Amino acid sequence: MPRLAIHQDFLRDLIRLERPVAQKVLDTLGKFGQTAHAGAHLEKLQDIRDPRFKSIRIDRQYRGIVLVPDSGDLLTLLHVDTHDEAYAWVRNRRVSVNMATGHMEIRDDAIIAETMDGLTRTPETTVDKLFDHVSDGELTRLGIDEQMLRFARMLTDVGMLEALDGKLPQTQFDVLFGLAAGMSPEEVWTDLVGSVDVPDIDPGDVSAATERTLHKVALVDGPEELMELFAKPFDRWRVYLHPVQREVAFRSYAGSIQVTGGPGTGKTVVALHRARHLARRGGRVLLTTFTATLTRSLSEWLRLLETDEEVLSRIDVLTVDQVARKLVNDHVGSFALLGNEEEKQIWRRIRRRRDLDLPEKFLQEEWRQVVLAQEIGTLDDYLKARRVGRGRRLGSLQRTKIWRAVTEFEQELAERRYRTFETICREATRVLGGLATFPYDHVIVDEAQDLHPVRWRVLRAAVPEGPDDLFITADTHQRIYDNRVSLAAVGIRLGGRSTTLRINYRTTGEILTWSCAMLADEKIDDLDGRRTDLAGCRSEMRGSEPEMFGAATRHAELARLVETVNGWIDAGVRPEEIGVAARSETLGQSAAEALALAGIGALFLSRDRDGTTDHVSVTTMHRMKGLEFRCVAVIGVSAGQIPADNAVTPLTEDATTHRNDLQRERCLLFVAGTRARERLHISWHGEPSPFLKLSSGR
Ligand SMILES: Nc1ncnc2c1ncn2[C@@H]1O[C@H](COP(=O)(O)OP(=O)(O)OP(=O)(O)O)[C@@H](O)[C@H]1O
Repeated sequence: MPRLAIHQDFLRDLIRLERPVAQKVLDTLGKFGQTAHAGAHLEKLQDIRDPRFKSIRIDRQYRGIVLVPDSGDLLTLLHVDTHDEAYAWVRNRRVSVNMATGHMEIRDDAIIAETMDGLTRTPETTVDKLFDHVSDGELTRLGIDEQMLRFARMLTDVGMLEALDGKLPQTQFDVLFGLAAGMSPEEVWTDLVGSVDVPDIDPGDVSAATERTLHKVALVDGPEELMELFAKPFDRWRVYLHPVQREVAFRSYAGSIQVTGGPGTGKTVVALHRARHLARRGGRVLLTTFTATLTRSLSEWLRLLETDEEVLSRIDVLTVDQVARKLVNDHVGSFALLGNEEEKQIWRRIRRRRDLDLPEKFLQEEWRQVVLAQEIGTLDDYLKARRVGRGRRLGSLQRTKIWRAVTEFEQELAERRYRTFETICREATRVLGGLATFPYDHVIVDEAQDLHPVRWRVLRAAVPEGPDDLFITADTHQRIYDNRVSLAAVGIRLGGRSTTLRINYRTTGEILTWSCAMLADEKIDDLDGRRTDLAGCRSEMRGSEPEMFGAATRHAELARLVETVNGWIDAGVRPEEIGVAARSETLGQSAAEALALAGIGALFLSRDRDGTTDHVSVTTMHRMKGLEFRCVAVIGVSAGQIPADNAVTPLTEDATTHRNDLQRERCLLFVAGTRARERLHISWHGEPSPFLKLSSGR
């Protein structure tokens, strides 16, 4: 009986098909998977370049394309489309084996030949070629074969390469794209190829190559597994992992490791696989992230990946605050949590009483970002403290006054048995220091870019320093709060252990390009203090350009939003696959009301409310972090709103903070845009945000 494998792209095709057609595909393949003579269902195709491709009939209109290697018993479903389209797809395609990775690759020979022909006929100019800086030997070592080498040598800009995305052998395309984006051959090797160990690659053995291509091809054991995969095409991350993702998730490390990568590159996916891997080995794992909403998604995803309750019982999925609160409750006793408003009032009173010439927001931030962040306990230490990123210079007299205010604030908290999230964490770290054993063997942190140093100290104290202690995934381009931390300063030593993921699996290339342009001129460091960029971050998917709409009034903008959302729903997108993001809660709530008035079920997601089925999710840009939707509308991208006037420190008051505030607002728009899988709608009323000039070329 032949074995069946499903190519990832086949699942992607399936998502696009109308439901009745998708159902027919499932029925056909169900029967196909059960039969001992699967070959009997396959039809030979005339006039195609590679006879190893066969077709399978879905109904009168639709056909599937199957790869049937000369040897071996593995059949791989590659593509599904209408008869003519499926035939057009397969006619000039050819399968081959990548000689560096041993993976199976597919290319469109005719388009490559045609493009090279065109380039040969273009008169030779003295323009530099795209890969002049890389030798033939290096390209070959990275798996570039003869045809692709000739092609690569003709290219003068990256656009010529991108124009053939989907038509070139995938890994070779990734390698060339990475090199064109400025990555070194070594970086390309580690970040895109992975440290493969394939001793003897037989270029003729497509069957063996297919079995190695686990990031693209999933082997299914039986009809049930096949149905399971088809039933949850968006959950294909459970099965398909890029070699680099696989390596990052399952390796052993001598100590803590940082995994960076742009949006949608699978950092969360890798964190989940890692959690399961370590728990299966018997370790006690804390899987933590920034907000409770995100921990709820992590728990759900984890249950898709692992069903063994015993393994699951070894993984705690909690926010750092939840861990800290429990520790303090259990070991110190109960306390009251100081609310935001109340905290402001205390600072306001202290400021007035002490006649301080500084805004209360400044005092609040000074306490959080300097005193708590650096664990400063005495005036002396505060006088000597470095105030990186705080901009405004303070003389000794001013520092002394601030210190008195801080001491008074902390005294008031202590007298009234009040705690803030930060002081709970500070206390929890002390508790952990006094325990006889560590609560966890491994800590995995997702969305680590926004954690405050006090939270990092809890994590550091929760796990013994040593092999596989902390596994940290972060994208500092998505930092949307003011917490800039250096891991070394909180006792986490990476010792150079850092990997970057480059392939985006969520967002179309068009949306990714638009969003990345938002941060093109920003200088951003990773958690280890090293400059990081989005070079080489690319998507395998293509779609339409983000839609931009400027309205005269807020009313007209919301009317257009209703129209857009209705259009998406009419096109078959389910309401829960749609997200709407606004900079302010007020605008978000108005949008939810406008949608509801138009008869569209919409929910405003707040701190305590997550999305539900049958509703469009409307929320703030901050709460969009970590979520994803097929279609996203980002509204109110107007001057004065993004950047939000009240969130940016005036340049005259403090130049550094001003710059940081602007960068954070850009990151916020970047985060909101990159939540979209297929469609992105950006709108504003009145003057557009100054940030839009760059990305839309306006
Ligand atoms: N190897 C893979 N194959 C298929 N889909 C994948 C793969 N890796 C990730 N994905 C999908 O890509 C999307 C983004 O993954 P994930 O949320 O892990 O990325 P991320 O890097 O954490 O994103 P962000 O930083 O933007 O929150 C998810 O829908 C996930 O299912």
